[in-house]
Amino acid sequence: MWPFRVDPPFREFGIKALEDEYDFIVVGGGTAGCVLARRLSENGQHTVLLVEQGDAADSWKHKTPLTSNHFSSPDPVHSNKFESVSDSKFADARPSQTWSLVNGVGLGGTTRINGGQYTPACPAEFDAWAEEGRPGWAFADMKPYFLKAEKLVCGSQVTDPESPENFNYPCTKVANQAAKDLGFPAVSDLLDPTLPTTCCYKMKYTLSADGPRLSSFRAYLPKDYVNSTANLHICTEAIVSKIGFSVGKGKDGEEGLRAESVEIHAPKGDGDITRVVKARREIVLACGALGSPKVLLLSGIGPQEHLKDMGINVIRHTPGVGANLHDHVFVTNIYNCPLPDSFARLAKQPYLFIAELLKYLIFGTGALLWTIVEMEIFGTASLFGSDGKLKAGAELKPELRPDFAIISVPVAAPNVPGVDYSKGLFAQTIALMKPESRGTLRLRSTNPADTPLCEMNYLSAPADYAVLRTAIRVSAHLCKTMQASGYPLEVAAIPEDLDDDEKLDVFIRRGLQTEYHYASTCRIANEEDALPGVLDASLRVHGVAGLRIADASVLPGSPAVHPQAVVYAVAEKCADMMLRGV
Ligand SMILES: Cc1cc2nc3c(=O)[nH]c(=O)nc-3n(C[C@H](O)[C@H](O)[C@H](O)COP(=O)(O)OP(=O)(O)OC[C@H]3O[C@@H](n4cnc5c(N)ncnc54)[C@H](O)[C@@H]3O)c2cc1C
Repeated sequence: MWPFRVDPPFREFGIKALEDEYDFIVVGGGTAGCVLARRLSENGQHTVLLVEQGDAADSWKHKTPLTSNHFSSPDPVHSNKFESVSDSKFADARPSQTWSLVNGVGLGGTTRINGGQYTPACPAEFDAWAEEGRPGWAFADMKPYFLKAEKLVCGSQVTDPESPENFNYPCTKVANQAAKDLGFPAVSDLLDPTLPTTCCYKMKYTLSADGPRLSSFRAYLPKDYVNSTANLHICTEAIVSKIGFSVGKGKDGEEGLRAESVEIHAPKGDGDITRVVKARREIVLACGALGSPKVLLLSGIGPQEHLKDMGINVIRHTPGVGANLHDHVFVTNIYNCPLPDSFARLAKQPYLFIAELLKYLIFGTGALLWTIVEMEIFGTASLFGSDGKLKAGAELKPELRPDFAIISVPVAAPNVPGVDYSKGLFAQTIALMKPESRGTLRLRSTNPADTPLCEMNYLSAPADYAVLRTAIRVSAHLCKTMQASGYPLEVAAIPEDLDDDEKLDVFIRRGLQTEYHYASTCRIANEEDALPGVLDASLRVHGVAGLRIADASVLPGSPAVHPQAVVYAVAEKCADMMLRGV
């Protein structure tokens, strides 16, 4: 990849140049929004407007994996970072009881800045969604959408878990071997419903064959497509502040509510302008799990008590909007390893960094194109004993849904007591994949540009502690196995006593981090569900015609894998349903 290639200009529309009406309006040009804009426009039969709050920037910095990744180079223009509501139940363990929440801004949304790890799906999870009353969401229904998206966002990547050449960092290569030795079968296709879900996975990435990041923007809306598609208008640096509704008789003759327009506010560019644009057919929200419920609330759809408190006219009392907020969370066990084996060598040995930089500038290859995470194990806690080992006779069935995941990384967070930063670093991030705890999202103010109030309520369910305790023990056992194989791993910051649940719980509370995988704030479920839903199985907002949602907010629960692949598949399915009118 030649990093400084100059692409042709991208065809964008200022707010003044927009039509008064489009067939479809897509709100939010992130992960799901770019999929929807592409699929709804590509048959040329419908006019489509995509409105995105951020910009369309796509420089070498945004394409290069290392410089676009939030973890190695945070980008304040393309990420929205704000603090959650403080949670006093963590007061015994940490000085700050809030979490910094982050989501991407600009075309491509969070796929502009995310870790790029692509873990397609847990097939059994979708079968469960369908069995719980969501027709059309069984794995057999969803698989074609996963494959369609994967072709665009992962290119032709092949990951062979058995091939040691697939690892750039020796420490993760050893971890991969230790996982296999401990009975985690190496799985290269997470979409194969016959394979065990407690497994060891060599990561795929949202990168193109020659190295650059494939955000949803770069994969689905490349410039030549956008510039040659007259029926697609993309308006950036414009925020949708609310949806407009009409009340009248629908096609079925029933009196009801219909979403008919969006109010768009563009604070920059041609001046501070607000316009109302109508949708002839449908509006689809794709503003993310923290953005779509906010737009519904600002539009008067949500829990009526909250809307009244905010002085917003109640259009429809829908208690599920902003309820059920949850997230994958993790804690980290840190070790020291030999410096040459870890990513830290680039920081500690400047001549190496300069060599890698030159390699990148001259040939477009090298470490700046590598992603940091190389392998992950997934597991179901009930299969493991208190020693972190698989129980004798444990059956690794494909029907089981993993509730924890452990990622091996050749880096560690800074300033952790006990860690020797002059040496190489190796860490295991130990994540809760099926949390039972639920939080809420509410409006902070009626200003559409304001961030929402998010009460994360992490670890309010005791079951979440139990899974994390088991996963920490599995991680420690894995690292002991690496040591036993002769690998010089030194303990740096792990729990003092793995057998003491109370001490483990303090370790968990102290080190708990968000994985930024927010979900379910507008879930697909009945309104009467114990965790009340917002959408029917066609992703239509209950009680409102002409309005769907397709993004991470719709997920009935956190997926057992990283979410972006699932969001892509949801968006593919939504576009398909919209085009078929179902
Ligand atoms: C730092 C980080 C790392 C991550 N790493 C991974 C990973 O490695 N693998 C993985 O699978 N997942 C990862 N995730 C999670 C994953 O990227 C997200 O779950 C997914 O991309 C969310 O997609 P979305 O379509 O729901 O929302 P987004 O992609 O966030 O899109 C929402 C878009 O809507 C726009 N918007 C919001 N409100 C409005 C409005 N009112 N008007 C107009 N536009 C609006 C926003 O600007 C944004 O562009 C990571 C997340 C973060 C934050």
